[in-house]
Amino acid sequence: VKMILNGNITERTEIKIDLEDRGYQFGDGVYEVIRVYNGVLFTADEHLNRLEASARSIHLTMPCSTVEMKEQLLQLVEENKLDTGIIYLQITRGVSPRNHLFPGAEVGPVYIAYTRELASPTAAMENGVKTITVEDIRWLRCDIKSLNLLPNLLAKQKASENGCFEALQHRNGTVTEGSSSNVSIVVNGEVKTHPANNLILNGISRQVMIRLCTDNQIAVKEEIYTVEDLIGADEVFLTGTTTEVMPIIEIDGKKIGNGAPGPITRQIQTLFKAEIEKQCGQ
Ligand SMILES: Cc1ncc(COP(=O)(O)O)c(CN[C@@H]2CONC2=O)c1O
Repeated sequence: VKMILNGNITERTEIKIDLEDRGYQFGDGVYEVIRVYNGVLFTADEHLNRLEASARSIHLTMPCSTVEMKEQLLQLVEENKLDTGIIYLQITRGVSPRNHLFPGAEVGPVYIAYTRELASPTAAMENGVKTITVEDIRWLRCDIKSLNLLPNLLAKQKASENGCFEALQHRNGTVTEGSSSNVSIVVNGEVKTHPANNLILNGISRQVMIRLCTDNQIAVKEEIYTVEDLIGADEVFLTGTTTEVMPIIEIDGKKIGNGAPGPITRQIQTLFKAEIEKQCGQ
């Protein structure tokens, strides 16, 4: 299996990551997860543009243009004959003796990418999933897709230990997002999801969902809502690259709506699936 190291397609076994890589020592880097269906990258430009924005936000120099990066990713998918799965890619600030201060310009970024087979979560999307709610203890730049995922890991681990799929985070009573997904509610036929600001990651799937709702006369608002609104909603669903459109049927042990995926969520699932087929073929 091949992977990319600093733009070169390399055997996975050849890869050596230095122990003084700042990604390893400080989490000093940014990342993306891009979906591949039928060997075709889904919403690749949106992900690569966000990667560039995340890098800029932490003053990290991109190793190459997003155009070059996309070319390399397409080649990697080809080399690994990936049909349905994901590409994981990350860029760190590079290898340098441990020091909080940024290294000099002579130290370049370290950029890696690899592919992984991953089926769509069809059963979970059909049946719906259970979640818990947790306090959002993250910093105030959640819009940057950085490697600093400890709070996300702790939240997801707590969900799993409670037999749940995801943890829905809230800050001072306002619902923000999942540990690795965005979350939306449906009340009286209208979709509501947290505005794209510093308190959430502006998910690509979230953006696709909003566009699909708008284009198909489903009322959608980017507006904050509370944990009470969440529990009392008619429908709740997640969006994310590996989550797609995921109905939530129970939160903190309380049934959502009638305890089954709702009609608006089903409609959005159908629209999202059509969008995948439009971009990536059958
Ligand atoms: C904190 C957080 N919010 C929202 C999302 C959804 O954003 P996208 O729609 O752009 O995927 C992710 C995706 N996290 C990636 C996706 O899969 N695994 C991850 O870590 C995320 O980590």
